[in-house]
Amino acid sequence: MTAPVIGVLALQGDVREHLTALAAAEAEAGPVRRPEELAEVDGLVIPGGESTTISKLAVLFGLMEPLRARVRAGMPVYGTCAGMIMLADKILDPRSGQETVGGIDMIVRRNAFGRQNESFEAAVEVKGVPGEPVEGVFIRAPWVESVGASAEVLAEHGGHIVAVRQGNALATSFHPELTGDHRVHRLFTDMVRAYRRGESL
Ligand SMILES: NC(=O)CC[C@H](N)C(=O)O
Repeated sequence: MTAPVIGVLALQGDVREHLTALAAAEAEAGPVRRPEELAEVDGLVIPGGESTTISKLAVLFGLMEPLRARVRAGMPVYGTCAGMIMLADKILDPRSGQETVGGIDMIVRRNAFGRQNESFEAAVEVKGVPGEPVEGVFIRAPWVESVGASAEVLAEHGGHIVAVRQGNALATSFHPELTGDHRVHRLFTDMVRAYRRGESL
């Protein structure tokens, strides 16, 4: 089977790092800025950056509704940090006008781990990622205050939820794309491969 085609939402944030990590995890990866590009991918990564900016640009570029529709239809999606916030059904402390795509029944708290200069790295055990713990890079990271019954907690750090999966939607507070360890991206590309197999049945 040919490699899955995975887009990276390229409105703002660390797009290039995700493209590199996805290529390393044997996906065909490209940026997504327009609804027509979104329509062509098997899965999508929403990168880290600034969730308020990504939200506003998604509305401006006419992507918010198409994003919601595809996530609702079951397209695999992976959000890191700001991307996690974009996948939350609810933000505890949104900026005015800040919207999310949603898809995961969870409430997130923005900047929960502190400011830029309080960024840190920590070993995080992630369910579904075999072997050593993942080196989690937390940069003005959100944490998950609570999840609903259909969301599965994949990782915690310091008593707070930092990785969640609900169906084909995956979210982490931290940034695996910055470490050179591609196991979380591999977990996601495997989700996309499974989705494609299901589609062709
Ligand atoms: N590294 C990040 O993605 C930071 C997220 C940022 N604090 C936000 O609210 O969007």
